[in-house]
Amino acid sequence: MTSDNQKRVVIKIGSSSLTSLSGDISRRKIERITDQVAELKDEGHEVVLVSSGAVAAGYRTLGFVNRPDSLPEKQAAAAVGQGRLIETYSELFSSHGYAASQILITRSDFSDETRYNNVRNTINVLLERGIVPIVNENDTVTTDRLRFGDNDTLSAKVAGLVASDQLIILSDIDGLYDADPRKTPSASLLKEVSEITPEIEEMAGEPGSAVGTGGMRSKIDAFKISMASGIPSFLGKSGVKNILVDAVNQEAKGTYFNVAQPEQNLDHYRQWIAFNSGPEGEILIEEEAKEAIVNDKGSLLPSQIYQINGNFKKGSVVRILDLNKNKLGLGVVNYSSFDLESFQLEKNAVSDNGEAAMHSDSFVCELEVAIPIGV
Ligand SMILES: Nc1ncnc2c1ncn2[C@@H]1O[C@H](COP(=O)(O)OP(=O)(O)O)[C@@H](O)[C@H]1O
Ligand SMILES: N[C@@H](CCC(=O)OP(=O)(O)O)C(=O)O
Repeated sequence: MTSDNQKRVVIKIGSSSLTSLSGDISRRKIERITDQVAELKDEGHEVVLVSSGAVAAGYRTLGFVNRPDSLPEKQAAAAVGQGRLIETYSELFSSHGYAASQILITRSDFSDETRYNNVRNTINVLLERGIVPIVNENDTVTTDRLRFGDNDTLSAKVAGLVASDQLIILSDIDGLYDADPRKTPSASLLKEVSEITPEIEEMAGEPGSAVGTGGMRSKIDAFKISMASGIPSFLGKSGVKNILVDAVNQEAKGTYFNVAQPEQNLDHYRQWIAFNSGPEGEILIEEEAKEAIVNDKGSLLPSQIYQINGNFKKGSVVRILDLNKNKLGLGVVNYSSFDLESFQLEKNAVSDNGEAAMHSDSFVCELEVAIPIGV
């Protein structure tokens, strides 16, 4: 898309915004969302929903009184609940003449660049055809180690993937407060944030409801990703009349996360490196090399490497660290860890003889993405 008046919007709905107080899926709450999404679509906007709620919609059927804690129990609950959730969305969207579709994603789908691009192509076709993509993590097949874990960061990654014009996260609270309002009732709402500073990060606490998972912390992580990707974002309270339509028009009550320096936005490739690739190794660099690599964006040479950790192939994404293990950034290597280790052996042998290092002109990698950005 899009014209000035018509936006591509990714909207994330948390479990607490889809379930009743007793924990059951609430058709009325979902209807409020589908009514507004239909209104946005009628106005020509493109909408991708990232919807939680699979575990919340399923656990009671399995006989649990509260949301289960163990991964297999949550996965079993999601297996029941995800179908129920999509069935409800489909019925409600079809009453407005729109079709819903289901996209279930795992972290490994996003760490593989080809599959990542495939998801984008699929969503683009669905949007072109007027269908509402409804994304959730594929809970039933994930393992603890390989999960997004929360749909907040997933929604920000999806927003970057589809080059969204706006990310809207709806929760059970009307924005970001300067302290956790449950602990500090006098906390005040921040209406605008243009940079996620360490002070902002400290404001965030744990989830507020029995069904939410990420809390404000994962929302802040999500906004770090969306802002670095150049996507203006909004956090507001679901259930408030017209919240989605008003948020798209910048008129809703909540917190607006603005993009301060659009020229520094990460392009698609660097977004993938920064937030999705999952680095496969580490390279510690010599102190003298830091300035040239970080500030002057120079290429890393074998002689500037102090240590290599992990097994990686040519073309892998690796973390570049200084000698104190501070993260400097991420790079895509031109050599495997095996090759680099053999360069290291040659370098040490050669320097014992006082001769010049071999492979002195072989470029190992450049710093593609500087830290700190979400890695
Ligand atoms: N600084 C803060 N500002 C606003 N809410 C906060 C803050 N710190 C913690 N929270 C809590 O985060 C909750 C929202 O996260 P969560 O329960 O995971 O919701 P969801 O299910 O919508 O993802 C709020 O209800 C609030 O209690
Ligand atoms: N994928 C899980 C949701 C995980 C999640 O982030 O939940 P929430 O904090 O309510 O947005 C589910 O559908 O139950």
